[in-house]
Amino acid sequence: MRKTIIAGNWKMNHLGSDAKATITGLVSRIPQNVKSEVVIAPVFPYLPMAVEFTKGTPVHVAAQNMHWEESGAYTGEVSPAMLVDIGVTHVIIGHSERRTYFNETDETVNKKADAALKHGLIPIICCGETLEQRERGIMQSWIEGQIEKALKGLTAAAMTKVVIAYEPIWAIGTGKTATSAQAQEVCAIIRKKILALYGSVAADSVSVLYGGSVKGKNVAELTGSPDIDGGLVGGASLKVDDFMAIIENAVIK
Ligand SMILES: O=C[C@H](O)COP(=O)(O)O
Repeated sequence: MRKTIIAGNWKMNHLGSDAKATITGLVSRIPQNVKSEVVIAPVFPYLPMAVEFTKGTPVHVAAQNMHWEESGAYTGEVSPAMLVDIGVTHVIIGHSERRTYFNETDETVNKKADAALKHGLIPIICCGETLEQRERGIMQSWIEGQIEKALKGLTAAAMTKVVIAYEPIWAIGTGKTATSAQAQEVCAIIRKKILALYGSVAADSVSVLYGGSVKGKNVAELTGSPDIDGGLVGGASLKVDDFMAIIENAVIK
């Protein structure tokens, strides 16, 4: 059975005082029996604080990136073991901003996904096409290729822990949301690809999220679609009211 997941990717936002206020505000409002899995992804320096303030609450903490190696001479990087050590449970992998600005490739995404799973971290693996790719009619082959390369070599058992986030690049931070029909079409393509690669147990357990200008007012329509199991939320996860509206309006299937 698939979980509904609402994950807030804070990106490079919030200084410590704002981070603290947002986390404490969120945990004070979120009901203990909230039906969706709620995840927040602050920047690295505030992860320990997020773990501390969410302890005993339904809110999980994600990192926005990590390296695949255990330790070593990788200046500026953070390993999966380090994230586990401080109590982080999820990690966003291969966000389009990392692919665009930091040379993240399908191969590094695959290494990170594998390392995350081996350390018991839930990887939220991102994929998505540009507007140009969509207009050229290569969206489907592009997405299928990203999925196949990101998941290469993973076991079917590990696959049941994986979360995929479909984020059309043209809808990120632009206020331009994919229609629920467009988002549903691609999330179904992703699930079919997982079915073909890993079988029905994996396809039925992988949560596929949509990301790109998700708000309280459009989340119900998006998550009401059969293959959309939640949202990866950027801008609207920075304010407690906005994020709560998304959590409250998400459809639990
Ligand atoms: O990771 C989140 C996405 O990039 C979506 O960002 P956005 O909700 O600000 O469009």
